[in-house]
Amino acid sequence: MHKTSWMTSDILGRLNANAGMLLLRSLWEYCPEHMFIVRVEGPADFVIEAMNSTRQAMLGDETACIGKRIEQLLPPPMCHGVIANLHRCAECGSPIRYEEKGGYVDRHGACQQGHWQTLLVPITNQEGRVTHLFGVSRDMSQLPEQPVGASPESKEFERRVHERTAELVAANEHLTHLATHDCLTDTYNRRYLQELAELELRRASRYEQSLCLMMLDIDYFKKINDSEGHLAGDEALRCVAHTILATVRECDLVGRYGGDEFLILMPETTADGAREIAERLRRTLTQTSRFTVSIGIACLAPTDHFVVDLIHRADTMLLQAKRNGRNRIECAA
Ligand SMILES: Nc1nc2c(ncn2[C@@H]2O[C@H](COP(=O)(O)OP(=O)(O)OP(=O)(O)O)[C@@H](O)[C@H]2O)c(=O)[nH]1
Repeated sequence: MHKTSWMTSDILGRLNANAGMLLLRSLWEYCPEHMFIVRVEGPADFVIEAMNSTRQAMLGDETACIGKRIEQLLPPPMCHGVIANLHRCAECGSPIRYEEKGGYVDRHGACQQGHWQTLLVPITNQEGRVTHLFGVSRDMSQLPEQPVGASPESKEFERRVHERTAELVAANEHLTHLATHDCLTDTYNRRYLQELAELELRRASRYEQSLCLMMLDIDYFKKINDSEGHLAGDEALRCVAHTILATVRECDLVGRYGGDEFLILMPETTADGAREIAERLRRTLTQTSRFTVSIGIACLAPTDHFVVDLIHRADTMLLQAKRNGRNRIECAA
């Protein structure tokens, strides 16, 4: 059997007239918010036509309110602000929200200060003219008071939250660094460098910019390990990495590809520019350390779709540099 569901956005459309009236009546009578209907008499002329019991409890019963103009019910300047908003809603013909604060006279004739948040909804006749406005006001002064000054306990709690957040941010940054860098040389690790390089390749291809990749290998590195031990080998790797980072531009990407091989990706760099940087690097290492390096360079070609295409050519050039005697540079372009 088909069951009627209330879980629909068109609930009013599914109710018959009687059920609809009952729903509206329940809302009107039991809703704790202040509800009212005003009749639009003119651009700045609004007459109270109905008020729910919550509103009457504040301003006075029906006989004291119904049929009165806004300025007869609320003192200035409060009435001016309310009338301006009623006018705005009638003019634009769509719901508006506003907040109002000010003094009013309660049902016992005493002056009170109020603070409301109001939603106004226009009601139109068959010709589409706004004849009435329906309002729902929330009494903000009835909401629990916000603490003016935080208690010592909440201040301490807040301080600890800040402290803990800072610790977590620092731990997160440290983990990210570990996941993206080579722990020995502090250059990018192979996986992350390749990720970044793919983005650079796509950018360079799209904007038809030049891009070069350098692959560098320490000459006779195995001998250092074998004759002086692996710690000396590690030190050699750190020394070369440090020299690379000090020589290339900040926007160049430097990473350890494996063993004693490094990759340097140089955005917006032509073959001549890459050769110049490679030569500077080779010379600096020869002058400042006991290590020499061989370097292979590949430049972005229109047929390159992935970084491995560039890596492959740079690797071939590096092999050629080794074969041609080491401590030298070979470029594919
Ligand atoms: N100390 C150290 N050695 C490493 C590390 N990773 C790889 N190696 C060593 O690096 C050496 C790689 O040497 P190769 O590049 O094959 O040979 P090479 O002696 O540099 O010779 P050429 O490249 O032909 O000049 C091997 O001995 C590896 O064990 C590392 O993290 N630390």
